[in-house]
Amino acid sequence: MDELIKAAQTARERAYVPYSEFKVGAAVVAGGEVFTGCNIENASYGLAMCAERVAIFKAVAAGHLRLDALAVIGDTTAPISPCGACRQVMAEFFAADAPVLLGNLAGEQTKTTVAALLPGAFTKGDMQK
Ligand SMILES: O=c1ccn([C@H]2C[C@H](O)[C@@H](CO)O2)c(=O)[nH]1
Ligand SMILES: [Zn+2]
Repeated sequence: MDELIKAAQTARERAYVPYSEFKVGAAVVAGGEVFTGCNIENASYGLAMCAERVAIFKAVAAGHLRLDALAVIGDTTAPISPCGACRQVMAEFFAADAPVLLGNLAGEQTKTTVAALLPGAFTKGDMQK
């Protein structure tokens, strides 16, 4: 898991954040491979994309529909807290008990799960046909 936080930290350096100046990095494990992401902002502020979703969507675009683990890192006082949109996207592609490692540059880490980050997530199984 330390390796995954390291991968996220390296990806964080590539964040494109001229507006917030808040760099975030993420790394996903899927099929034994690591997919990394950084946050990418836009002059139209609302179009900013979080590091977590960049990493998740890269893994999905490479053909992985079931992702195994996620690490996220930011320069926060406590380990970073993913936004609601990213939590919902995590619920789509990770098992409820999949490990999520949250960290900061001070070296603090919290290990949690997708279900703990979004209890009662709306998922495919909630739709009756
Ligand atoms: O978990 C988080 C929280 C924030 N951000 C990004 C979005 C935006 O670019 C900047 C400030 O919100 O940080 C992420 O990438 N991941
Ligand atoms: Zn987010």
